[in-house]
Amino acid sequence: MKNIRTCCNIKRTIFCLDKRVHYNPCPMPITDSFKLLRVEVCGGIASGKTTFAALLSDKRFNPLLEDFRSNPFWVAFYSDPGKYIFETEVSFTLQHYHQVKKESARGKINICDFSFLLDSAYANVGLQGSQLSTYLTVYEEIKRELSPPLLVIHLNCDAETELKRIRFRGRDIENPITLDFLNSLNLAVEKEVQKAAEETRVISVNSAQKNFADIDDIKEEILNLMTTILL
Ligand SMILES: Nc1ncnc2c1ncn2[C@@H]1O[C@H](COP(=O)(O)OP(=O)(O)OP(=O)(O)O)[C@@H](O)[C@H]1O
Repeated sequence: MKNIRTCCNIKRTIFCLDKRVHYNPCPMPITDSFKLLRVEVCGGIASGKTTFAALLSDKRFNPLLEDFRSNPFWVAFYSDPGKYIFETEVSFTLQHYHQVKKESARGKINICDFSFLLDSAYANVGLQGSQLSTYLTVYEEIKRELSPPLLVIHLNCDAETELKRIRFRGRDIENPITLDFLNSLNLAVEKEVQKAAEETRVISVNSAQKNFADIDDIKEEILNLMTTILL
């Protein structure tokens, strides 16, 4: 109850946390996990994941930021998503899996600016038939090996705002991204987050109204929230 109130305070004062604030007890006690501890920041393209994860750097939290440019298929994917989606989705998912295993700091909670839920959402939007089932076999194997995240932070941002941010940041590769694609991906993310909420704690944050990069005291508020929930 105390934690729920903490979320609500944050909602009023700083964050505009969505009305849909989920707070589920974690089925796995944190101290039981010998595995690498992680929080996944999840949301559509340009919803603010990297900025958010990077804010949370202190002696307890270690931002784990993806290097999407090193994915060998990222550029080809946006030139013709239908043609290159299978290798793109399998490789992004494996890249994230590898990064969690290789770069997580022990003794800290790792804050990932990527999420297996988002990977699965991309796959569900773009793959079908045997390619989708092959992808899901890999995905399930990864989920079996890695413990669920301690917490999922879902950044909710509408597609129009995402598209404006994508145009503003001006990565040429992302020029073909359409409003339709962003809407489909957001819907798929929403579904994944709802499923995940059955086994993992989820906080939903409206990231359309606030630009995390502009808020000086947001870091303190978030760190307090995370401390209350996780430590
Ligand atoms: N599974 C994936 N399939 C295809 N593209 C992906 C995948 N994961 C990441 N990307 C691409 O990599 C780039 C970075 O994506 P990501 O959503 O992680 O961060 P971002 O776009 O910088 O947004 P944010 O502002 O939320 O940090 C985007 O072009 C995105 O579409």
